[in-house]
Amino acid sequence: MNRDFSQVQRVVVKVGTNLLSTAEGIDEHCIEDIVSQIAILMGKGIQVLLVSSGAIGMGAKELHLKDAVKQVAMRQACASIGQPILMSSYRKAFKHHGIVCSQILLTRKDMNNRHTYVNLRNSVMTLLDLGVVPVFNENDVVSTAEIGSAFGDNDRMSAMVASKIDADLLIILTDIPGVYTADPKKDPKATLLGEIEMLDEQIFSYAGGAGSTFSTGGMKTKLLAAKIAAVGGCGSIIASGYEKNSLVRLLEGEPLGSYIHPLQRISQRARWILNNSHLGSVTVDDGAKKALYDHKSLLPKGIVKVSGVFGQGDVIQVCSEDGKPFAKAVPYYNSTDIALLAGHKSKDIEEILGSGKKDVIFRPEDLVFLDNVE
Ligand SMILES: Nc1ncnc2c1ncn2[C@@H]1O[C@H](COP(=O)(O)OP(=O)(O)O)[C@@H](O)[C@H]1O
Ligand SMILES: N[C@@H](CCC(=O)OP(=O)(O)O)C(=O)O
Repeated sequence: MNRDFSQVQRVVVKVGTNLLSTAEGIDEHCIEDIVSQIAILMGKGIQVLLVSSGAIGMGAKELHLKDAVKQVAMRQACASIGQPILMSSYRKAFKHHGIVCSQILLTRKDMNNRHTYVNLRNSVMTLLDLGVVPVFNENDVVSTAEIGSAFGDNDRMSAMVASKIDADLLIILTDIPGVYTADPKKDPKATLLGEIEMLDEQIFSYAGGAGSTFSTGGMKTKLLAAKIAAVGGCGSIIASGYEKNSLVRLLEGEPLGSYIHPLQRISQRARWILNNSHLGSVTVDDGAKKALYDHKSLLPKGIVKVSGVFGQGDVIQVCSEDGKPFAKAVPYYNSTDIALLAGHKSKDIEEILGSGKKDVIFRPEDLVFLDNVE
């Protein structure tokens, strides 16, 4: 199949630790190579947002650590040491091409919260208008998977950036030519998948873990990232950054790596609901579930259970009676109020909670079904 990226105007490029590393640790020559390719793309009028890993690897190199850094506090210390070194390498490399770069450190919370997300979007758009390349990394010093505030890996973070900033293409550069039918480092018979139309369970079953000392996630998180991007109407390419001029050649449509096709773009609000972590759930009966699929609002009568603690406007999961989640939604009520309303008729809401309240728990536009996107 021909790949036509001639209309692409905004690209998110993610580079992993593996790609930036040699046996001695993070290597400045790899950074210079990526940056010179980005400069070529920008010369063609393409806006580039860079998501770069490598802070932990850089920090480990500075401390002369040779083994994987597993302890959370130590990873954070390495990230804190390594991030400014990483950025100074990027600054030097971009300056050589007359390009200004900036640093954006993100946590999952920044993306989840509507206000910080709007601020982020405004800042990024201003930077892009100025011709600056924003360089993103997870803010490892304050967010860890252990406290639930982290993306956990830059693969998914890059996809969320691509989705929220309406990028046309996400390119994940790694140390391997693309997605194989198994990890080729373990299975020499594995074959490369050049085009992936739909990320189904079979494709996910091929993906294994990370391939080196300081990297995170492996192929699984890259496929999860491609899925997030696809829902945002953004195609993804997972390819080797070792291939000479890979970025430039990919955008010229050369069939390198694995191209994961986008789905039809859904609205920003629907994407925000979908990509946001849920803080609780409501379980609804079969009648309410059918009504939701018939594009009706959720009434309190159909709710059989409320779990978790959430506020009005937070994202929650909607589960059927067998406990399986089938949608995500943003309710008008917090968990305490929904627990009080559960099983009651809408006309009782005023009596239970007082006047001036909404007569439904949420409306169809506050809900996204998971069927086609998970
Ligand atoms: N099905 C697969 N196809 C390709 N690579 C895979 C697969 N399963 C696991 N991997 C591993 O994923 C690694 C890339 O992910 P990772 O180590 O996290 O790199 P990065 O630092 O670029 O994010 C590859 O080096 C490979 O060992
Ligand atoms: N934020 C971490 C990288 C986390 C990560 O996703 O690593 P990788 O799998 O190498 O892209 C760092 O800068 O070291």
